Amino acid sequence: MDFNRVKLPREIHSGPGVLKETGSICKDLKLSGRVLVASGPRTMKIAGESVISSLQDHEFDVETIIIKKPSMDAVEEVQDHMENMSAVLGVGGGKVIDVAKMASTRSGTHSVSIPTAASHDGISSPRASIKNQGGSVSLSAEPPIGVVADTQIISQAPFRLLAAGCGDIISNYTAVLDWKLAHRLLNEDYSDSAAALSLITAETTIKAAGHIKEGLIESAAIVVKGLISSGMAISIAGNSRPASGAEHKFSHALDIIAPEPALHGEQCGVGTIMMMYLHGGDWEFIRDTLKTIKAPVNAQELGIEPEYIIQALMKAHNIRKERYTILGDRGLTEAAAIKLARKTGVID
Ligand SMILES: NC(=O)C1=CN([C@@H]2O[C@H](COP(=O)(O)OP(=O)(O)OC[C@H]3O[C@@H](n4cnc5c(N)ncnc54)[C@H](OP(=O)(O)O)[C@@H]3O)[C@@H](O)[C@H]2O)C=CC1
Ligand SMILES: O=C(CO)COP(=O)(O)O
Ligand SMILES: [Zn+2]
Repeated sequence: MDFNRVKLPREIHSGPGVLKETGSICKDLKLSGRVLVASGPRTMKIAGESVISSLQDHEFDVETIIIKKPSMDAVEEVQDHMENMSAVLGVGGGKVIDVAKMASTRSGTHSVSIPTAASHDGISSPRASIKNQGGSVSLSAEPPIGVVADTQIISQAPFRLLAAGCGDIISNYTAVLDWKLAHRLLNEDYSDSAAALSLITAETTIKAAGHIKEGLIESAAIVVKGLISSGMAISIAGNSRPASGAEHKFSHALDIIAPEPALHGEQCGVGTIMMMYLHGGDWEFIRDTLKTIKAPVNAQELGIEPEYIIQALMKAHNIRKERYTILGDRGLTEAAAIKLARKTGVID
């Protein structure tokens, strides 16, 4: 018999200034001795250094590593540093947190997630998106043992990152539609509770769209809550189905095709507009909500040439092939892709 297993973080701390409590939170989590702080080139200065001093104040022996790409090479490099470490703390955007999560999973230790931006829903989830030569893979991982989300730091991140987080949450609408479709057509496992949580998260964020403003701690808190709750839906499902459908396939395709891709959540938001059109749903509502949040709604605002949008639409069905979506097994023809992108105003 198959048993259900839901993996969640043990403690989630959020609020302005909570970063300074990292050392004490790690003690409460029963971590001790040597720990590795993994961060990005910018985020090490923005938050990593405060994390290090808080850990040192609590007698941790700290080593550091800079992560530039969410690749398997980076995961292995972190793993190489993990001997005798009790945990790796990922301080930064989604890239850093995914690498920390995967390296801790493979080395049998813990990770702590310390987001510096509310840009993605991998903050607390048991999944890691790791880039490889063909694009990226979605891997099962141990969830972080703890989450420390400092809404003061997150509110001071470039607003574009917060708007991207909203795009990643709004994509739950089409992700759940795709999941339901796969359940009906292919009898794929489906969880009502995971889908309900995913949709409530998207609805709550949309209702708050008018309050999501640059530089406000309250706005950062709304989005952080949504991203963590989306991550919980992923935990309940045991996979990213409640938060990743055809709109994510489109974003993953852009990451491969576009010379300079936009942010993950920005691309997913634009993907949601188009995939909602294909589902016959209210795509204009998705577009208008993204506009209210000041997230990109078209190719120009993404900074991506229309030709790459069309190519990504045509390639998307081939990504994460096991995940059946509205794009079907054959995907879109060029003519259909152009029509879709024009009809939804993504290209002129
Ligand atoms: N595991 C999962 O379930 C999920 C994983 N993801 C993955 O997460 C990644 C997307 O995350 P995202 O955060 O958008 O991208 P990145 O982690 O690439 O971060 C984007 C940029 O923002 C910078 N940054 C972060 N915080 C701040 C700050 N406070 N101030 C200034 N700059 C800052 C980073 O700096 P620096 O250069 O220092 O890194 C980086 O240059 C993708 O790889 C995606 O696949 C997305 C959703 C879910
Ligand atoms: O980005 C994700 C959820 O928001 C995870 O997506 P994937 O499982 O497609 O990598
Ligand atoms: Zn996502």
